[in-house]
Amino acid sequence: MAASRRAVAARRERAALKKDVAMRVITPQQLLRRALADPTSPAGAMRVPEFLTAIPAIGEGKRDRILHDLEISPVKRLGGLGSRQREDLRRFLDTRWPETAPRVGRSRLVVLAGPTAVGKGTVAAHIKAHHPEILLSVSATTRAPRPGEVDGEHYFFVDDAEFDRMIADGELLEHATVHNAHRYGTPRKPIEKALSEGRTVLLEIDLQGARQVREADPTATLVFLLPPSWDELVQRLVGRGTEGAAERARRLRTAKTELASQGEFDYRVVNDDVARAADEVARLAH
Ligand SMILES: Nc1ncnc2c1ncn2[C@@H]1O[C@H](COP(=O)(O)OP(=O)(O)OP(=O)(O)O)[C@@H](O)[C@H]1O
Ligand SMILES: Nc1nc2c(ncn2[C@@H]2O[C@H](COP(=O)(O)O)[C@@H](O)[C@H]2O)c(=O)[nH]1
Repeated sequence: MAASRRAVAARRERAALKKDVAMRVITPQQLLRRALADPTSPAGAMRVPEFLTAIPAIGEGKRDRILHDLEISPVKRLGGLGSRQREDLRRFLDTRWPETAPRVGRSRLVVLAGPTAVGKGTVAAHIKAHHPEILLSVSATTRAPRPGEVDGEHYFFVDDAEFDRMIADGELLEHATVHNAHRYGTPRKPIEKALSEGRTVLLEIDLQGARQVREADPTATLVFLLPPSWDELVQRLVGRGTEGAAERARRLRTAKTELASQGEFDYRVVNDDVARAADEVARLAH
């Protein structure tokens, strides 16, 4: 009986440690150091696959590839790693997730998503202009610049090969093909730097990206921007005049399914007026 109570308590402690890594209260390297310093501790008793999936951005597929590449059995516990395996795991973490200071102060990672033409770009630009304390992330994309768009300011314009390289090197926090056309992704480094300095970061991305961010960082705040009505959304898309009739029809079909997903978000903001909606999003970010 006492033994089973101890086992339950140990499981709880391991779950708390995993949550600390996921919430960036401690770094994966700190957890590994604790495990190696005391193999009989809850950290030491954690199995390597459990440890890996606690790290934001590692899902089951990536976990299995890492175990295979590092030649570590899935039943191995952190405290039971051999010296070569420890070194390989340490080196791997330092290369892929350089140890950054844990998140400080009231910094937040905020995602703004919503259907096509609801005004995400317009609201994000208003926040950038009126709330300089919030960093608006600059995405990488494979689409060509539009007139007036500046590389490094509106987007990092890259070709397919460079986008593939960024994915392979783990440089993107999330990425997706949007509107069945071009690829877009959020560079990880500037975000981690800003968050570690206590700044809030705003990502203006699509629904697929928002879901990936939630998986990578469960503490992220997800905001869904809504149109005042369906007719107004159609009006905005038509009024913008940047898509032909076939593309507009396709985007509106996607918009219907996106609107049905609004319940996945932490907050919903109606974009009835740009300044009002932007201020509401900025308040949620503080
Ligand atoms: N509150 C608003 N009232 C009226 N028009 C608006 C409002 N917000 C944005 N718009 C207009 O709606 C159109 C679509 O806005 P925007 O391009 O910012 O949408 P988006 O959500 O970023 O679209 P996409 O996802 O397709 O890139 C633009 O013409 C913009 O000026
Ligand atoms: N998943 C991601 N989606 C992104 C990112 N950056 C922008 N976007 C979304 O793409 C569409 C189209 O943008 P446009 O500038 O070509 O009109 C828009 O809905 C954005 O929200 C990103 O890094 N990841």
